[in-house]
Amino acid sequence: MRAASLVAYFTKGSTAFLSRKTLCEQLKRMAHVGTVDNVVVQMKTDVKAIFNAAVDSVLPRQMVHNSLKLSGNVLNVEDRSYMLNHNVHVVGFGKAVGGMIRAVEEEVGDHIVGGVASVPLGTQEALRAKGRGDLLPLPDSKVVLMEGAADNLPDEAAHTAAQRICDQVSSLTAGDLLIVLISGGGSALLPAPVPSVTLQEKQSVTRLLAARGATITELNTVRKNLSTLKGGKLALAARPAQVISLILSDIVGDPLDLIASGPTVPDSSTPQDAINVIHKYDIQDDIPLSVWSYLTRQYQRKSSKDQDFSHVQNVLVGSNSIAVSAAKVCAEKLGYRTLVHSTCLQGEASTVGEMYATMAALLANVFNGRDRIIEKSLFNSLLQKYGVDGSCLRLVLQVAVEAETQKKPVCIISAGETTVTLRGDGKGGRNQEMALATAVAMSRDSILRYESRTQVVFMSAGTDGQDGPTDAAGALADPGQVTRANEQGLAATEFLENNDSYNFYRSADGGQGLVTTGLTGTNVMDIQILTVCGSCDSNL
Ligand SMILES: Nc1ncnc2c1ncn2[C@@H]1O[C@H](COP(=O)(O)OP(=O)(O)OP(=O)(O)O)[C@@H](O)[C@H]1O
Ligand SMILES: O=C(O)[C@H](O)CO
Repeated sequence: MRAASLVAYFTKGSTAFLSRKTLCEQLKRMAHVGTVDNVVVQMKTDVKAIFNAAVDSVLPRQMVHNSLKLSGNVLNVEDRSYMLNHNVHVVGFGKAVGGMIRAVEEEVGDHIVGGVASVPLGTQEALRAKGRGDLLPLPDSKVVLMEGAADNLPDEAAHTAAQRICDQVSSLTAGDLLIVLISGGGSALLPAPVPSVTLQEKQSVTRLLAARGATITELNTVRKNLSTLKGGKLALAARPAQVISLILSDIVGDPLDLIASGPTVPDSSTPQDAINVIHKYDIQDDIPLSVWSYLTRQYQRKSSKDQDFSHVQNVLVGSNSIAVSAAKVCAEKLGYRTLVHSTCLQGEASTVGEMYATMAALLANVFNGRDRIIEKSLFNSLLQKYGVDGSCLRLVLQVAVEAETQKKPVCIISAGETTVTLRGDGKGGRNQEMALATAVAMSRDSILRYESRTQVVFMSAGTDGQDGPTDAAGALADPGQVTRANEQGLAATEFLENNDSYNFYRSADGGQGLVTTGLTGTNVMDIQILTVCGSCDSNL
């Protein structure tokens, strides 16, 4: 039987996996009729299914429904209550806002008098094409959806949307209730630079910082200090209305003041903090003069901030921990012995990729008979070179040993957001870069390279469905990928050095390594899934 028909056999019907016996047994069956390639094909199908389960669990509509409780004309949100009287205004900005508006409409639609929201360019078309119109406002919605910020960069369209949002918010009166819907991507979708700085000038600072590998915390510290709406200023503009802000987190640790640059949350950062970030990345000579003089002027003024946010309720409606739990449930149903390694993965994407290759080797070594000298060296490398926590590594080893005994494959899941320091001028994103770095490192590892009885598949992808300025969500890696690409005349390391992971994956294996989901209508950072199959395929 050929690989393609095997995949069809095992994935027939979306609920097929629920009734399956353990994956191990199935892989053994496959081994009788197929080849190692078939096992890898099945593992790739599985990691995609695990990723999809994670994304499905964090679709925004349900999470907003969970946080709003309507009782007659009273809206209860956590410990606060609001009287509704055709006085609800809605604004939003972020990749998940379409579905958030839909849920608010379903809950309090009769009371909504107007609203405006800013979502990424192409959102409506992408979601309708997928049959996910339920993640968009109702057809007769009173909330105007505006699209902008192509490739996650603030542009004139997003600027216009931000102005409309500002106008809506500034016109509210004491009896009004403003519901603010916030999700990742919101910073680019709500550009409101201070008057002395142009949109292009502000954008150039963000671009320079992102290219040098600045973290989202650092980026948003600078953005907040150059904005008239970020850093709590939107909520202050809404006074005397009351404000409920529903926030879907896409930042490690769920810091409400940084998600979409915290437009409804008190800001503790100062212009000096922004200046420190600019110094740290040594871009003070490259940024526009207007930015530098604004920040230094503000710094010298030392004006104290208006910190009365008593009219505001900020509510976290969801985060990547929900997605990771759903991924774990799915992986277990598919027969994998599963461990969640982290929900706060950070660091340079290519270094994290090397870490995953080392972890794959550690797992493969267990499946191959546990050479203790190799194990110690891999363990120490993960601990010292990549800073992986020792107790976490012991858990990884324990899971591998149990999986080997139970004849199950292993699945290690993590989530978070890495950074990329751009060295070249290629096209890619942090997930594709991480996958390529994992593939390159795995191709150099003797355990993974020469031990064909252990199969490894790694995937990293963004839950928003867009990885950097590309149409892919992420990519899949396996130990043979680099050699196969080489035979096609593609030198993986050159693509990696040029930050050109997208073009590598587009060409290698006929583009099959690319994970393309289209915009998903949600955003809770990135997910990594490492699967290793050992003794299951010992019959091969
Ligand atoms: N050629 C490239 N290779 C690898 N990474 C790149 C490349 N070009 C841009 N990036 C990275 O892509 C990231 C931006 O990606 P993206 O637009 O998906 O942002 P995001 O962080 O997911 O957005 P948000 O959090 O606002 O929703 C930046 O960190 C940038 O360094
Ligand atoms: O919009 C942003 O600032 C990022 O997605 C982090 O929330």
